Amino acid sequence: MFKKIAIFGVGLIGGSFALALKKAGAAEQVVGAGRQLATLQRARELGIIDVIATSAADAVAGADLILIAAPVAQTGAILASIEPHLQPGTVVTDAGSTKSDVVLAARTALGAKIAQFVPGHPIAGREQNGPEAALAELYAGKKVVLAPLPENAEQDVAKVAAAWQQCGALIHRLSPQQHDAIFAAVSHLPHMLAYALVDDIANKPHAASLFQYAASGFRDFTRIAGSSPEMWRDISLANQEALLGELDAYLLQLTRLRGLLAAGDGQALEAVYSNAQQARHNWISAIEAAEQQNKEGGD
Ligand SMILES: O=C(O)C(=O)C[C@]1(C(=O)O)C=C[C@@H](O)C=C1
Repeated sequence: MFKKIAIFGVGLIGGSFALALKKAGAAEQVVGAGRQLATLQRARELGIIDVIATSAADAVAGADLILIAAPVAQTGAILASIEPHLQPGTVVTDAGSTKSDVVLAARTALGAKIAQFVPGHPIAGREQNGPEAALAELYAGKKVVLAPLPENAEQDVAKVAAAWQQCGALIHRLSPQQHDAIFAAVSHLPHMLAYALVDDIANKPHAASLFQYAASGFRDFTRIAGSSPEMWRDISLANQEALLGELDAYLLQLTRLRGLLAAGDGQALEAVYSNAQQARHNWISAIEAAEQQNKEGGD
């Protein structure tokens, strides 16, 4: 049971964390902090937070857990505002989609208090954002990756893990480098591709008629292009190196496919499609098996 949880950024991610902990009866008081008063007021109206912090000092005072759930480029500034008020016993974590840059920013901002920061990343989201999009169930059955630092005390890592477990999440551990390489491939590149495709279509002179006939295939492929541009700008730049690597590999693949198409090589095209279909099928089966196992474990 957490007495006071402070959340910096009460949008989809921070708001869902608050709602889940409240629903589980795991948080006595949730205090919200952030850039926009209107967002904080909305979050309070929606019952996401109990109190709006008037300053960083106010948010941090007596908190046993602090979550930073703002676009990753803001992490350093938020941690720097927290640092002077941070007392021993308070654990700080984050929900950023990149980890190497966050760890670097945290080391600069927190200095000797770095041991109190346990980096984290819930692998869940929706294309909507803001407090209205927050859901108590967002993290149920989803993974949360923790990327603990050598300085972290195991009990502090356990505290962060326990909070996410109260939200129904499953805890995994990766190093920041492993994390960023993996999510460049399976999250950051797909977002860039979805934005690129929709932007490309939108810029065509006959965009209106294209959108008129776009159906479920287009909708599925581009769902994530509805996500927050500010958040994805920050993620793209924060994971620039790994994302460039994945983008280059993908461009090679597209060039290869282009060659096959231009040559009319149906057999080779089909081989690529079949390989992808099989891999996707195996992936979905593995997810479903894991979900079933979690369900049985929870029954
Ligand atoms: O489902 C979505 O809309 C998401 O954006 C979720 C998603 C993802 O790429 O899977 C996006 C960013 C988060 O860091 C984790 C998960």
